[in-house]
Amino acid sequence: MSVTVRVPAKVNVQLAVGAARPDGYHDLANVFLAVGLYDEVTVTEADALRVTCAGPDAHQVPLDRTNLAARAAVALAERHGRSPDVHLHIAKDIPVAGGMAGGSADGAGALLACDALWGTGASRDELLDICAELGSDVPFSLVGGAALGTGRGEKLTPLEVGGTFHWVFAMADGGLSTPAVFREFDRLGEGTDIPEPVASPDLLDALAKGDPEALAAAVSNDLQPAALSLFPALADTLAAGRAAGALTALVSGSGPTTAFLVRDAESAAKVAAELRASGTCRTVRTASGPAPGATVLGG
Ligand SMILES: C[C@](O)(CO)[C@H](O)COP(=O)(O)OP(=O)(O)OC[C@H]1O[C@@H](n2ccc(N)nc2=O)[C@H](O)[C@@H]1O
Ligand SMILES: Nc1ncnc2c1ncn2[C@@H]1O[C@H](COP(=O)(O)OP(=O)(O)OP(=O)(O)O)[C@@H](O)[C@H]1O
Repeated sequence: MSVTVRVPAKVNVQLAVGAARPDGYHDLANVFLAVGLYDEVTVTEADALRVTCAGPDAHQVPLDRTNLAARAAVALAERHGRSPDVHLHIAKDIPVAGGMAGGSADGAGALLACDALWGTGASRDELLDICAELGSDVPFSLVGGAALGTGRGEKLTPLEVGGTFHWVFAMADGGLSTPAVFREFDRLGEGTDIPEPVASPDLLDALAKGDPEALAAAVSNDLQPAALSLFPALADTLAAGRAAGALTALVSGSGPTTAFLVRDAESAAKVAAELRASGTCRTVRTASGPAPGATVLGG
């Protein structure tokens, strides 16, 4: 028997970052939008816990127990006093270390798939608790749609979205480590007063109305200067997307994937083609959101 779960990537339409907390994390006002780029996690009973991965970035994915999918299976098994022995296969389409929560998607996907395979019957709240233990982005991967994440990003409030937003994503050559980007944020902010992170009312309004121009005017990412400082070539990609007609261009989360909001699907195709031709990135993808969260496809 096997169960497959499909899980979306995310883009942060607002990422407001507060000062470093004593535990090393940062309080956030993190407005997540799930987009239609997906990983699929298939879980099958096996004699030992095993992870395999396929896809263009598969060689960058750890196959040991540090993989977030394996950690999710172990966490659920421990809580329910059972063996975590399963084969987890990840069909990976979300870029690795790209700031699109690919590892988090696999953690949420494995959790939901194991719950279904084992008949654990865990409540939504229990699944969300385990997700929060696995990582700050993991609860949102389970829930999908659009949500405001507070605390370190794990406390979610669902948000209303009044339409479909079209995006182009440019994947960079190389990755950025999330902790390294937060450290650079701290370094750049040394000696300055960092305000409490708050969600922008204009941004929430633009999401609720489904208005891409208003959303473009309101997006922001406090990690962008840090990502650009560690990966200066991203400025060329952002400029190429703007020149191609994107409504706005920003670094996705901790980067180095860059995200371009466009008016419609036709504009997405044009901006994608120009970004590909610009030679400023490794690959280009189009996707729209909101997309549904982790979903069981079948057994
Ligand atoms: C940049 C974002 O992707 C935006 O959605 C997230 O904030 C990162 O979420 P994530 O990858 O799930 O991160 P976690 O696995 O929880 O944390 C990895 C590391 O990122 C830093 N981190 C993460 C979240 C947060 N609110 N403050 C932080 O400082 C910490 O150094 C932490 O050790
Ligand atoms: N299932 C997984 N898929 C990809 N990377 C994983 C996975 N499990 C653990 N990792 C590790 O996590 C690191 C970050 O990968 P990931 O693709 O999640 O980054 P990200 O998309 O930038 O994350 P985020 O947007 O949540 O900060 C990888 O370099 C890898 O070592």
